[in-house]
Amino acid sequence: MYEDLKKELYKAHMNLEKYRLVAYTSGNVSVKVNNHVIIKPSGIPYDQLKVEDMVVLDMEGNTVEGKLKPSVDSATHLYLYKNLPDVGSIIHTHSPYASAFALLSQPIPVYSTAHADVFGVQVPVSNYAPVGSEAIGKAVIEVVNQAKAVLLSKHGVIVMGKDINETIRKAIFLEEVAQTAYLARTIGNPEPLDEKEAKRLYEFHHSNYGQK
Ligand SMILES: O=C(CO)[C@@H](O)[C@H](O)COP(=O)(O)O
Repeated sequence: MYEDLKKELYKAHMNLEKYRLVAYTSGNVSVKVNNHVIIKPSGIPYDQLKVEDMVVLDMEGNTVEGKLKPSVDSATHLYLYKNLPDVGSIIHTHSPYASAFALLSQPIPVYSTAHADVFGVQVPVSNYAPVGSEAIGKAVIEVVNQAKAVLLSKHGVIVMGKDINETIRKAIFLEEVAQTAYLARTIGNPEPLDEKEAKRLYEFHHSNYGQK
């Protein structure tokens, strides 16, 4: 099933490694298609992962295709897809700079134009929730905003987008934005961008940036 999408999902996992957003087995990417979710198998190191290892689930979490156990975060991904119908792909990582903010339960304010371009508003933090059930998904829904990126208290990050490309891009830029916020705070006390300017930048970026 879904051979092309499985290849795309596999490449997304390779990109997480390439951009140093994950280590060894941490993190996962999923994509929603029809009434199915395709997700990484649990605990397989990235250098051993294969296209055919991707697991197809139904919306209740039953395996429809795949020999391996799906990600421990499957219930989180499924809960988010059920509650956010516009979301078509989800990434979870422990990318270091963004996770540093998550460990402190500190949101990332809109300090930079890059943050405003991609996210428009601050990246919020959800309450602590344990892995392995819908609890993380529920905590994310309580705080999710236009950024569709949430820091998971004491854990890592969840990034959501309409498809795999958008979601990978957001995961990479979230880490860059977190790194610059961290660095700015080590040498001073950055002020957030004016809210109206952040909104203007977000709208410009989403209607004009790139080959649009
Ligand atoms: O954060 C967690 C578990 O605490 C997960 O993201 C693991 O880091 C990866 O789990 P699998 O996707 O391999 O099951």
